[in-house]
Amino acid sequence: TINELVPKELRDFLRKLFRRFSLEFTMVIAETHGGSSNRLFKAATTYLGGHVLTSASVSASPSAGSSSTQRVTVGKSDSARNLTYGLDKSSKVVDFFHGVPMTWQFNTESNAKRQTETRWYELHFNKKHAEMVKMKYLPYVLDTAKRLGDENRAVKFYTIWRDWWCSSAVNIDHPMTFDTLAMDGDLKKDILGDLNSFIDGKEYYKKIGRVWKRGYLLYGPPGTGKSSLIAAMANHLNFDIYNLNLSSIKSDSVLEDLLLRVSNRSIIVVEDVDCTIKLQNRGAGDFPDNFPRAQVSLSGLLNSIDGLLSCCGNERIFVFTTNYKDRIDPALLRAGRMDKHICLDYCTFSTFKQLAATYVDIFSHRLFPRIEDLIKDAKASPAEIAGELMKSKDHEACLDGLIKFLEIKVSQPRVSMASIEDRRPEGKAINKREKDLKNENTPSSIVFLAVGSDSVAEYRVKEELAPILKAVFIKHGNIVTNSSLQSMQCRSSLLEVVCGIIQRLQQSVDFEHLTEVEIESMFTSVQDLESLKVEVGWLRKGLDEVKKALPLAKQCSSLMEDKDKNLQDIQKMEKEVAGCEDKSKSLQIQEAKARTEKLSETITNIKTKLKEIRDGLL
Ligand SMILES: Nc1ncnc2c1ncn2[C@@H]1O[C@H](COP(=O)(O)OP(=O)(O)OP(=O)(O)O)[C@@H](O)[C@H]1O
Repeated sequence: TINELVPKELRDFLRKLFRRFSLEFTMVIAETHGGSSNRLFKAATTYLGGHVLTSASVSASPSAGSSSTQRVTVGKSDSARNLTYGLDKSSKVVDFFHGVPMTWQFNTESNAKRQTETRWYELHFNKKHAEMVKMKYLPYVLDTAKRLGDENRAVKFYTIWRDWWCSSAVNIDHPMTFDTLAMDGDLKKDILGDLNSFIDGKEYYKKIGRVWKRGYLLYGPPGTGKSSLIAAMANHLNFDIYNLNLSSIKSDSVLEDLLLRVSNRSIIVVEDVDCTIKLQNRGAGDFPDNFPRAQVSLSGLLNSIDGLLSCCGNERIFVFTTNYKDRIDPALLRAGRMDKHICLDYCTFSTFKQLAATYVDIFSHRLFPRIEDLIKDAKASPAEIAGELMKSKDHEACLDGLIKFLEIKVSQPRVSMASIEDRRPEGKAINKREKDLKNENTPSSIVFLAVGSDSVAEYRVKEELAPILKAVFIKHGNIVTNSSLQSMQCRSSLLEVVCGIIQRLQQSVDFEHLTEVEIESMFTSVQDLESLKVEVGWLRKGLDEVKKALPLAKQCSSLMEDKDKNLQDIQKMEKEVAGCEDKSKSLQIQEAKARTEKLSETITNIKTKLKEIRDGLL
């Protein structure tokens, strides 16, 4: 070979000479640079793996292309969504940037003694392009690598544990995307457009001097897709989700600490913001006393969204969800905090068609016109419709079942409490609409509770308990709104327990047949309800009073016996004195009558007291 023919000294001389006159320039990009890890090395790995070595991405970028790859490595790490590729040792790839060839070579050198491996890339190109490589190509490599890395990052879900983000965040594999999310087409386009312009808005936010963040408020009845939309957003943007459960945060400073530790490119979610906590500086009287009280203040929360603290992160999205928009403090809703308010509503025919296409692959059907007719008035959530569509694999049976379901929903008589505030501040007078409601006959076993003009919850209780439930809602609001049980069925059962206790108390007019044992078992039920976060503080208070009143109730029934006995005695004595003058007997009769009158008075007082206690319950 040439090596055998040409001496080494001559070979080295020729190599040096060749280099001096060569037009090739080489940049060495080592794994470490200046004593710390080299971002460009990492970017080159991602760029080459994701951009150059996959033909799909090569064709996606007309200005860049590749050829002559020799060996590539391939694998999948836990933190990545897809396979990742890399150049194998000593392999080369030529990347064409605006038609200019850039040759990358990956090198490694092992040090057996130290058991280390040094890794570096060599980037070869023509000297005349050095300026272009510096100014354009390397920034392009960095940007592309960032985009690819972001796209391929597995989305993680963080929750709070002991004032800290749980270190073992789970990868979210939520299948919900904007393709599978059923919603009005224009709204979907609008949301996607908003998200995309947010993501592309780095320069814009810098230019206008605002922190690169956005706030969304998602509101609407249960099951209309608020959580699903968050999952679709996270999947679309490849952002991690941080679930900020305000009720588990002990103070404003813990909140600050948590937010400082949220990574960039994340969605910070506060679900059910209206009912997780009572923010301390809200107007008193909006909530009952037993409502969970947070240590986080409203100002603490507002500061974390748009105070100085908010500058400590970029590309962040805050999402607040609620079933009751009108319960949220207006300070939270203003633009800059919640930039976009998105209403997720009951299923329309258009939403139904999307669900039918996704769930049962049907795009049109002879039963569609009937469904279109019913769905307008049914007020069914997408979750309910989806539930019906999943009941059978037979399309026809699914649609038939859905029609029956919608017919029932439409035909159910509704008790609309449109004008009733869910929680009435103490002492607020009952308005006319509520009075009408109280007088309405409710033959049905269903009670609907609504806030504003939207029906937001639907509970089913036994027919005989429906009027009691109505009265409970009117006086105490929706007492299960914070319950740890989520389904309407379970919540309805809790409401039945509450109504059952009240019914029993109401049946016993003067509590005369109530025993202490029975009252104790009612207390146990109330305790269970409280542990499930049902707001029954008022019922506990009522039971306390009933318990205290039990001796009075007993006294009342023995006084009534005394009174009856007196009356009988009086009758007897009056018969005995009839027709003869017996002064002492007449005196006895007068005394007995006076005693009876006194007894009547005491009994009336006790009964009034007992009635007050009973009426105080509802
Ligand atoms: N718009 C929708 N498109 C597709 N599926 C939906 C939609 N809305 C709800 N669903 C289905 O119903 C289920 C429950 O919906 P989701 O939890 O998103 O509702 P939500 O509005 O967050 O309810 P809540 O207010 O009770 O938290 C979802 O897992 C999804 O399968």
